[in-house]
Parts: sequence; structure tokens; C-alpha cells
Amino acid sequence: MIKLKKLSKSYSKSLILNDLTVDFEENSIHGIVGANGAGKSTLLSCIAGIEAYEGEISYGHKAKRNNIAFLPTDPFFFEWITGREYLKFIADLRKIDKVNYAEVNVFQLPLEAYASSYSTGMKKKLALTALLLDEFDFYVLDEPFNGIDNEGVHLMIDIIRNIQKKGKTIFIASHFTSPLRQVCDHIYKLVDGNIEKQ
Ligand SMILES: Nc1ncnc2c1ncn2[C@@H]1O[C@H](COP(=O)(O)OP(=O)(O)OP(=O)(O)O)[C@@H](O)[C@H]1O
Repeated sequence: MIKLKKLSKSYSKSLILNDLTVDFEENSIHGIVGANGAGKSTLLSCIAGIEAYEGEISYGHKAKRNNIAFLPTDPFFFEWITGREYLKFIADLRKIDKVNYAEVNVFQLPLEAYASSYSTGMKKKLALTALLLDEFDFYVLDEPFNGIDNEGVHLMIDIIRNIQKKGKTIFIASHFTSPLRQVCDHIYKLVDGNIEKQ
């Protein structure tokens, strides 16, 4: 179980997550829904360990450090870096020696073009492709379907299911309920800083 215990998060004086306690099954796909500003990204950032918070998050018997793949809402790419250079940069960081770019490029992105010139959906696909270079126990995906064409959404659903089959735990925040319903084992609704219903 991934256990969130009395998780609270504020920005200045605004309380975004309010004493949230919930257990997430491992090896499952968890969807988080809620209105704009409900705190979905904030919750995912806390789970991914990139935001400070009050309360506790425990990750079962798996180590958290270096073990969480995070797909942000708006992936950022430096200018003058091609898709291929970005993938190589990530592969080098993760100490992955040999990358077969043709095989890795599941979304058939124009890897020789500058990543900063990609469309919103292409940027998301490139960021996800980079996460697939390595294996993690936890995948935290913020709005993965945002800006993605229909074919891409189907492919993404297949990818997410394949990740789960390897025994991984996946968190997805999304406004797109149709793909969420297709892929998630559980869906949680965030209201007033807490999970209103599952
Ligand atoms: N770094 C920050 N500094 C200050 N306030 C923030 C910051 N990040 C988020 N917030 C605020 O926290 C609240 C929750 O934001 P969050 O992005 O988590 O919501 P969300 O549910 O993901 O929204 P959306 O569906 O629009 O993406 C919002 O009121 C937002 O303005």
C-alpha cells in the first residue's frame, strides 16, 4: 500500500490539501479527478516527492528515491535540443548505454526536430517516451491525455496497462474521464482538499 496520512499542503495562506488520509493499492492504476484548482497536480507533486508537505507518505516496501517517474502537465524542453538529444540526455542521466531510438520512438515523433518546437501533444509524448527508457516502481502522470490525438490516447492506454503488468503503481490526474475509466482500477475525486469519493 502507498499510504497518505494526514497529508496537508498550503501555498501561502491557501490550504490546498486538507488532512488527507488514503491508502492506494500497489500494482494498480489510480485516477484522480476534480475541478480546476481542486489540487490534483499538487497531490501528484507531493506523491512524486517534488513538493514539501505536512503529514506522511509511505511507499510500501519499495524505495522512493530515484524510483518515481513523473510526467508534468507541461513538460519543459530547452531550446535547440532535438527530440533525440533530449532522449539521449535522459538516457545518459539514467546511465542507460544503448538506446534503440527507432524502437523507443513509439509515438513516431520527429526526433531530429527541436523539442521546443513540438506541439503540446508531441511534447507530452516525448516526455513520456523518455520515462519509458527506464523502469520505475511508481509512475505519476499529470494530465497525460492533454493535447493527445485519439490514436495517441489509445497507445498511451496500452503503454499504461503494460507498465501495470510489470507490477508497477500508476497515478493519473486527468480531466478526460473516458480514457481514465478505461484504464484505471480506482478513481478518486478531490473536493475541498480531500477525497470526496472513490
Ligand atoms: N506553486 C504554487 N504557488 C501558489 N499556488 C499554487 C501553486 N501551485 C498551485 N497553486 C494553487 O493551488 C491550487 C490547486 O492547484 P493545482 O494545480 O494542484 O490544481 P488542479 O486540480 O491540478 O487544477 P487543474 O485542473 O486546473 O490543472 C490552485 O488554487 C492553484 O492556484
